[in-house]
Amino acid sequence: KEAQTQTEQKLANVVILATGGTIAGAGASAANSATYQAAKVGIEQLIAGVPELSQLANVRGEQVMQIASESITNDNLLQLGRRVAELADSSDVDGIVITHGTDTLEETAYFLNLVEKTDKPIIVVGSMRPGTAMSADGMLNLYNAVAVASSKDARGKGVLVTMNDEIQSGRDVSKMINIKTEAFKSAWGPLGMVVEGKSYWFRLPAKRHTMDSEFDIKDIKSLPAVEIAYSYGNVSDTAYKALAQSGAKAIIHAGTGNGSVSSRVVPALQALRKDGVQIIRSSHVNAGGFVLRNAEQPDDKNDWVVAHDLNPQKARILAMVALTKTNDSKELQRMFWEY
Ligand SMILES: NC(=O)CC[C@H](N)C(=O)O
Repeated sequence: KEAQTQTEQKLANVVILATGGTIAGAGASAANSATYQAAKVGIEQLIAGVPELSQLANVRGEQVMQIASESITNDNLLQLGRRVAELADSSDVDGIVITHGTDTLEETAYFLNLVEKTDKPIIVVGSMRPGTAMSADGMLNLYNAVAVASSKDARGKGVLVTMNDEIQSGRDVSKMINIKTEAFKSAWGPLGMVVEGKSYWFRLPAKRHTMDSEFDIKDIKSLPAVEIAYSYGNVSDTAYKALAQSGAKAIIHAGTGNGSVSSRVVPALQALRKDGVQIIRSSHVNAGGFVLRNAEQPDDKNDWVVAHDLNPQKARILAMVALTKTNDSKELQRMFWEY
């Protein structure tokens, strides 16, 4: 009994914040890998489903919300971010895991990466199949998340994502396909692997995050409206104008190729910028964009910002956080290079 108490003392304390998603999903039959309801199973049942967690850490769970992540709001992000910060500040918490739907997991992970002032591991995890399906991936993904959250090696590496045995940077990772368990990729590769509860690291994030970030969830009262307009051949300026009219402080141009802008919408974007709306050029190319300043479009002349390698949905997250500090386009551009 004494030996058992000693092991318990040595184990890290990990809190799992549950938000819903497929990892908490349930289907009618084991053959339903794609047709099921997300956000059905509570955190206590998820933890009970992986008894091996208790060998990795002293784990406790909290149900923060129970939603499918396509419906996550800015208020949900702030609520989650504040709870993460409270836990990170508490001396009896060593690591935090967030279970999340995969549709917007990359947005939440990047948001937390920008605003949490801690070097304690924060791991965001989901699954592609519900726990009721054959070859469900949630159990192992959660086991891996707790393994990384309880390891000292994971400290100071920013917010991480454990899916498909890989440890990805929450900044870089994106959902690339919605039907395979090998769904989450980064254009720049994973940071490491987690195998049988042990982490193996290969590289470090180069962009500013967490402790080194100038943003702090504790200073953010609300997030400004930032919207995304999708571009394609024959695009019209209707959506851009409507988004601005509805109060968007910045519009992310989900552009083609190098964030290129159709000549059909250039005049509207120039006019919107003159009216005070920030225009941020991103790209919707499939394997990850890389938008270069003053290439394809004269950004200096137009006073536009480029999103660097951030996809439109991640560019939206950084723009919202950045606009809580500044509305200066040069400062915004600096932030897009640094984060
Ligand atoms: N695989 C998933 O988690 C997708 C389920 C749901 N659309 C969500 O994001 O919550």
